[in-house]
Amino acid sequence: MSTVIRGGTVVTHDLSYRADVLIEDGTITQIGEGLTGDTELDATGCYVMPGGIDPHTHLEMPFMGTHSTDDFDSGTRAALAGGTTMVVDFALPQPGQGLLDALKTWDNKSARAHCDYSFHMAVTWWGEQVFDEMQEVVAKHGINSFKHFMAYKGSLMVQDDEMFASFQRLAELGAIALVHAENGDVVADLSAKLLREGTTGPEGHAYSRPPQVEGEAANRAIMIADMAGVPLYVVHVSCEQSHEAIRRARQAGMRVWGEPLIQHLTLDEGEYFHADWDHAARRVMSPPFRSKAHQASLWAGLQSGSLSVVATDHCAFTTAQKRTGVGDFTKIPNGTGGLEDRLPMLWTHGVVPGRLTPNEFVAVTSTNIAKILNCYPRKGAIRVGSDADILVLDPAREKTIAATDQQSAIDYNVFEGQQVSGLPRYVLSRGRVMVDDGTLKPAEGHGRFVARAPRGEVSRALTSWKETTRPRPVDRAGIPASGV
Ligand SMILES: NC(=O)NCCC(=O)O
Ligand SMILES: [Zn+2]
Ligand SMILES: [Zn+2]
Repeated sequence: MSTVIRGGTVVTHDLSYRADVLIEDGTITQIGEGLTGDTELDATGCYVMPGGIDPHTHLEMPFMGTHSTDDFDSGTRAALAGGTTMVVDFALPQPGQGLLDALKTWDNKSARAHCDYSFHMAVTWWGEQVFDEMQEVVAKHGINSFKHFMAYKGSLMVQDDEMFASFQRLAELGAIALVHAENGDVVADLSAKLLREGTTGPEGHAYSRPPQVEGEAANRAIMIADMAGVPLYVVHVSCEQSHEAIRRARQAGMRVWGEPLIQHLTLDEGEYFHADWDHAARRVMSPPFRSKAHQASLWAGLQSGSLSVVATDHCAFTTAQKRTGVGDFTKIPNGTGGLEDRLPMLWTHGVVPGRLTPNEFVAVTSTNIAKILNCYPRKGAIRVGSDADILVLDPAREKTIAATDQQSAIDYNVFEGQQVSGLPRYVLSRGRVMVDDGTLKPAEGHGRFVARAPRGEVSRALTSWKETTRPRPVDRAGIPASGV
């Protein structure tokens, strides 16, 4: 049973060219002119791209006394409806819980996935058990990326000594470190002060997390990672201060990547001052939305290559869940949705006005993260031998974003009313047509776990570099190294 995508323009991170794509048994087997297959999909006028990879989702995440509402069913339906064919979620051990134990929970949840997925492991506490289990998580479970929260004091936050120990362990194992970079101590203090002084509404969330808390933490994580000799990926970069730290580190040769979110690129801090409490609370996430000047910095980072990936941090709570925080903004569950909207929003605000080329669009939505997470070219590529995870993007197809039409299970959409173009005509997941002429054809349980080996190219290079430049004792004739 073969499928051919005919008449489109193949767009990869480095090339655009007219070609048909032949798919057999879930894999791309030929790319060229005049191909035929059992099923033919007409891509005339469309771009044939690697499906999106969203490396930052929290599906059914236990957080702030509740669970995020989108699970692996609704979350991956939303992904596919918007052209994303792989998500990477976070396995999150409770304090004191083993990593392997937490992984079982995520394995169970993900059985419902409609598209392929992988996991990052979160390091939420530190001890011998975590140190020991990291080895098995990497070697047996195909997870090569570990997340550290520098915020959420009293729940997920880890201290610098724990982070340094974890980063050193990751360097040994050939894995990479991820950080949520915000100074959790300062956030906790500022929050308490704001509440004491009478700021209880959602605007307090933004005031309690100024760009400085993010810039300071990003810089600290970068320096700790450099000393530990581990590559670092900074999630949800929202402001110039953390972007500047990443830019500076990259210019100094450090192995650091930055990930802005589609929300921070397109929505600003004005949302928190909306007269309607629900409107503002629905947009509470960490870090908060920023000013237009910060947005300009993020776009420039994508254009210049100092920022590498656009994600969503999809962590969706209903209005009823958000209302837990009426009278105290620190109790509003942190998180917003975006899985279905990431690609159309980035196309509309990135490619259409000329901020990004179509090739750059592919790079930041798919190929770069596949390389960083060491699953390229199986994912993130239109190449012979790659999984047939393909988005046929129709630049002429348009819609107005509305919660009433979305796959997400929540009752609103932070992009409500936005007019977007660049919608999927077809989306294929390992060759199976999941969006057919714009209509989602869900297949619960179709998704498979994508194992990712350690010691990717950047990890190997950094290990060699750290060995080349490591401190060495000076050999002084006649003077013993240890005391007499
Ligand atoms: N970002 C956010 O507000 N919620 C999800 C958890 C996290 O990534 O910090
Ligand atoms: Zn975070
Ligand atoms: Zn997150």
